[in-house]
Amino acid sequence: MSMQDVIRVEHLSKSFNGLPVIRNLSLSIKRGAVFGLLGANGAGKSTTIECMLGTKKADSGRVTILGKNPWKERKQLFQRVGVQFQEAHYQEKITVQELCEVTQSFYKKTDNYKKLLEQFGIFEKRKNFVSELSGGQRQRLFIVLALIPQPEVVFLDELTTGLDARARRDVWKILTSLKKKGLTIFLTSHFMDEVENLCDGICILRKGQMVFHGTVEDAIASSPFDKFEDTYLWYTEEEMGNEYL
Ligand SMILES: Nc1ncnc2c1ncn2[C@@H]1O[C@H](COP(=O)(O)OP(=O)(O)OP(=O)(O)O)[C@@H](O)[C@H]1O
Repeated sequence: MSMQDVIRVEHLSKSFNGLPVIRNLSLSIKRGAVFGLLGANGAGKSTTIECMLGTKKADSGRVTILGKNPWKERKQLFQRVGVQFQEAHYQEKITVQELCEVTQSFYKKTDNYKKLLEQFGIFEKRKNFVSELSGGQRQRLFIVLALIPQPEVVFLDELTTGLDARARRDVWKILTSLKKKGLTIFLTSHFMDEVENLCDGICILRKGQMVFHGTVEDAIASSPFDKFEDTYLWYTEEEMGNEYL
């Protein structure tokens, strides 16, 4: 672990009703890196993110983001951190533009949301209610909301779920250019082509336990396969017997 670590997780654990969901998870991420947290449905990805941010309470462990403890210095820290949840919470009757403006009002320093809506191809939807957007359009809006504070770190849960092929490529391009400017990105994804394209480092979770931490290349090299998707499936299903068959 070094001074350059923008995110540091040490021995994080969390149980629900006595059932462990995250087991002694430790990882660190450097500035400007794209980090992918991978794992099957229910592996514990969203819970990990929520415990890191403090929206769920971890049972034990320590988290540092930009040198601060998000559980204690939440308000200061979140001026510098963007978050895209799988399902954002917003009131029923609010337009895209209003939601962007409300989001902007939470932050001291912000990016131009109209430019972001344009970049993400939903500018023409700005006067529509959020509830009128298609699934993919709403997903793109949630990424825009995460980027409005011009964050130094962004958490993107299920980055491009529901996006069409074009929109996914566009999102990758935008994130790659933000990364070049120093943005640190923590994402979860079920798409291994996306992970190969974007991630400098990955962690594979199986039932809340880290089964691999390193680069995509190292993961492939450590498995009997030469395709990353095969490697990923091998790591997530190994020793699971026929539970999923
Ligand atoms: N509030 C809760 N109470 C009880 N169990 C929970 C709660 N939240 C999550 N879990 C359980 O914790 C486990 C991990 O869930 P989590 O949402 O973190 O998985 P995930 O890896 O993000 O999955 P997905 O890919 O489906 O989004 C699941 O078994 C889930 O049922």
